[in-house]
Amino acid sequence: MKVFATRKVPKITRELLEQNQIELDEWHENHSITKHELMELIPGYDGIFVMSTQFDREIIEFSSKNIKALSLLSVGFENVDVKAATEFGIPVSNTPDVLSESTADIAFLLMQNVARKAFFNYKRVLDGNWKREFNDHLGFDLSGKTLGVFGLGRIGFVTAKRSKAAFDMNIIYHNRSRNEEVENELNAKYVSFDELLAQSDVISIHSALTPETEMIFNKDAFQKMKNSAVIINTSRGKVIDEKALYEALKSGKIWGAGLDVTDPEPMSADNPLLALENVAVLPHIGSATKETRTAMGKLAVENMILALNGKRMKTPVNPEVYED
Ligand SMILES: NC(=O)C1=CN([C@@H]2O[C@H](COP(=O)(O)OP(=O)(O)OC[C@H]3O[C@@H](n4cnc5c(N)ncnc54)[C@H](OP(=O)(O)O)[C@@H]3O)[C@@H](O)[C@H]2O)C=CC1
Ligand SMILES: O=CC(=O)O
Repeated sequence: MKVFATRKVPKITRELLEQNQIELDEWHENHSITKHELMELIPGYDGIFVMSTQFDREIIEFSSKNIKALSLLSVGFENVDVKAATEFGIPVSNTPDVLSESTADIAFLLMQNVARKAFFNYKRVLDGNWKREFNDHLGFDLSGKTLGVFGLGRIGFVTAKRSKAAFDMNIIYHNRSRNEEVENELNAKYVSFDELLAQSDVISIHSALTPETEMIFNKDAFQKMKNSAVIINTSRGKVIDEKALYEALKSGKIWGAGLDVTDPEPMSADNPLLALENVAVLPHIGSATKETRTAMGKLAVENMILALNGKRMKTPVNPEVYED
């Protein structure tokens, strides 16, 4: 058996493949693999570790001749046409749960960072611009404020839990459906999207990117938010209309933004958002800890080995592929 990874995999993945006598090739080039390059390589492999690479219907159909599994090293799977994979009988898996704590940490870090303008103030130190000012560049306290979670699932829950424990924040959330267990545990209140916009001091976005959520945070949404509000995004860049976000921040319609994800990625260094005082941007590092990347690599390889042996994956995103 031979598998291919569209980027370098964690050490544990390599080790477990070796123990199972499965050969691995990794994409080593400096540029992300193109569709053409991928299609040239696919015929030589039995399975693929997918790391943010796009797998559209055409690639999936082409892969179906020999590929027995697409094992993603991410929880988000909007880059894969899962419907087509199911249609062509390819099991697809992701890495849920193991990255929830690390990703929530980044949401929490950005929240504090923006509230206290930490990046901006650090830059003042680097620039030799450290002045003793009493009334300038002031942040705000998170304690007792209202956190609005858009997409209270695995990561949203951990973010809300941290915010409640650390800052006694009042939790409101908006999902497509209510989750009463979570409501009881966090004393959280389910609200409509418009109520979430109007009532939140901080909005933390944790939904998946879907046709419904794409650009849902647009000019209209920013108009409905408090002027003092902060928006944090650790889900996917495309959930926010970045031009509208810039306008909303620049005009004072909203107060600040913390982004771990942007559209496109990487964000260009001359993006005007980076020049704003109340914006903190990170290069998509939600799950980037040694422990979490190892756990993701382990789960991904377990899924791959199961699929190559004709068994059900641990965390399939298209379990219907196993139905007769
Ligand atoms: N920055 C990073 O490095 C990382 C980013 N991510 C991103 O985080 C996302 C969330 O991961 P995870 O928490 O595990 O996923 P979950 O599926 O557990 O949570 C997503 C939540 O979003 C809600 N949701 C989905 N669609 C909508 C909608 N249209 N309106 C409102 N709520 C919606 C779902 O609830 P319901 O079905 O009831 O609507 C669900 O509760 C991933 O999809 C990925 O994009 C993940 C890991 C790392
Ligand atoms: O963005 C990361 C993921 O796991 O999804």
